[in-house]
Amino acid sequence: MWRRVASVFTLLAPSRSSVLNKVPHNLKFLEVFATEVMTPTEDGVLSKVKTPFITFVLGGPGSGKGTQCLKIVESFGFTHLSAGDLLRKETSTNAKFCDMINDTIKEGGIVPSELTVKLIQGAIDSSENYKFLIDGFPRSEENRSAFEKITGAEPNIVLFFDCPEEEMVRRVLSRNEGRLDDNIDTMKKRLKTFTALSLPVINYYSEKGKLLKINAVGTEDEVFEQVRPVFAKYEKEIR
Ligand SMILES: Nc1ncnc2c1ncn2[C@@H]1O[C@H](COP(=O)(O)OP(=O)(O)OP(=O)(O)O)[C@@H](O)[C@H]1O
Ligand SMILES: O=c1ccn([C@@H]2O[C@H](COP(=O)(O)O)[C@@H](O)[C@H]2O)c(=O)[nH]1
Ligand SMILES: [Mg+2]
Repeated sequence: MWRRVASVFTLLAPSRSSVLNKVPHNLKFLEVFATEVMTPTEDGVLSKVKTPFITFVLGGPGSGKGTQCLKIVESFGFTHLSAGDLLRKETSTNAKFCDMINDTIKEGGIVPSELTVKLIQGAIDSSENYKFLIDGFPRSEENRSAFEKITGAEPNIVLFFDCPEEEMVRRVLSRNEGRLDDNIDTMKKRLKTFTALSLPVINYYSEKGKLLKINAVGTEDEVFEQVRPVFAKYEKEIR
């Protein structure tokens, strides 16, 4: 029997009420590509629970993460959660954090993990889908450990869009979406943040064997031809 998981994040957070709370705590839940676990129901019977499939989508500013995520959504039915978009949306709905988020974005910094994880967690919990692309997060080791600690979850796979700096600068400066951070001063800061804080996260997942490195140079379609087989290979298993 398939049952949709009510919340990925309740698995290792026993205070919240969910079917996931019933999963034994020592169970390695988000094994790479695993999307089902056996879990006891209230009457003690084991049944299959469909678990979320989480892909972290990483890469420098302007490497093409958002563009490729849209293509993955179209072809493979994932839900795209851009951490940056969630934060930008928060600036218009939450006056308390508006200035802090905008200032951090302008300075190419990183918003405190608790807020970003809360926004991602909320978006996953309110979705009916079970396949997620988390774009532009985690951006630091601190982000990564906060996500694991707060949610108890880990990504199944991590995509890394590898792009030379000159190309990222070119793309960001010709993007025409009115973003606060699409200017050369902020871009220089973002690149520094990426090298100092985000690359260690990419190395971490590489060492864990979860990283899939994509050459981000080429047309959007050429890049997607490298991405497609990743999801095509596991499509049946994550359905
Ligand atoms: N393969 C590509 N070749 C040329 N331009 C591209 C390519 N992919 C994306 N772009 C363009 O580059 C710009 C940045 O792309 P995108 O917004 O997808 O990057 P991103 O990694 O999400 O950036 P950010 O981290 O700033 O959100 C956009 O204007 C997009 O249209
Ligand atoms: O997890 C996150 C994601 C983003 N930010 C801040 O937002 C900007 C823009 O993010 P994009 O992913 O490029 O849309 C980023 O430079 C950070 O300042 C963040 O703090 N944490
Ligand atoms: Mg983006």
